[in-house]
Amino acid sequence: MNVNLGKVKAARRTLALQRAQWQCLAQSNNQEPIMTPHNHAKPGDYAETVLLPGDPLRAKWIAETFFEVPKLVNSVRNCLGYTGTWKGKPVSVQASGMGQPSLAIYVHELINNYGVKSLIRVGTCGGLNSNVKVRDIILAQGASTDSSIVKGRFGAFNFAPIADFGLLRIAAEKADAAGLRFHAGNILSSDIFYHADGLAGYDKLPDHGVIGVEMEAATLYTLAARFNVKALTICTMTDCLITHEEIDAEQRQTSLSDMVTLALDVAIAD
Ligand SMILES: O=P(O)(O)O[C@H]1O[C@H](CO)[C@@H](O)[C@H]1O
Ligand SMILES: O=c1cc[nH]c(=O)[nH]1
Repeated sequence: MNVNLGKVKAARRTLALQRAQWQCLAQSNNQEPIMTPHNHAKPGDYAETVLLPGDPLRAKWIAETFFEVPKLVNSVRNCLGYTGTWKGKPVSVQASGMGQPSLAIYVHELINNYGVKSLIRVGTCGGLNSNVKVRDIILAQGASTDSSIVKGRFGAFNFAPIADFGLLRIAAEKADAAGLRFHAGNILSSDIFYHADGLAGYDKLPDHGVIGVEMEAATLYTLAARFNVKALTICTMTDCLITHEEIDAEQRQTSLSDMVTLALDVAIAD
């Protein structure tokens, strides 16, 4: 395909200018600045550390169950975001939606529009290793991917999206101290939920130590690296692609307390 890069760059510049004008206009009309098309939170509404579940109802459940005095800060598209405190320290939760394109929007804006410095995904994942049991926690040390968001950025290179070592270390220590069953390792962030070939669709990855599959971590890690902030993905394994054991949708929303408590403790320890 013949792509005119000059035109693409000019279009991007125009879009950026339009956005800046739009925000100035809102401010000169004495309106609260509208921050982005996806997030109507005001500057300062988010804490420096944000938990990122894919599911908006999990965000609501986390805020209402764990936060002291939760405040709804975003409900655009029902992709809910809340800020509150955990053990007296400020923390936020923002749903990322499913998949890397959706997460990329929320993460880009949280970092660049709201000054967020640390992002901890709290997700569910499929199991690709028989040692990982349903309800076990996976700390995603690295995230392999088939996503063009990551692959398309590095030309001839294969970039390795990795977790922030400090967050990872704190999470491992706290999971250990709490006696949780957990595994630290490489996961797959796939753009495809329904692989036509089932387990075979993951090809050689399980044989190379990839222990779980979800749909967001690799882009989270790549954006965190690009913008020099911290990121970690913690997942609960909810369905094993080898044994086909699984927990149901209701449990996916609400029976993830161990993972959320761990993520919140990491958030305030950092
Ligand atoms: O439970 P969440 O955090 O949404 O994560 C997993 O669940 C969704 C697929 O069912 C994808 O978003 C995948 O990454
Ligand atoms: O992305 C996901 C999430 C949970 N289970 C899967 O098999 N894939």
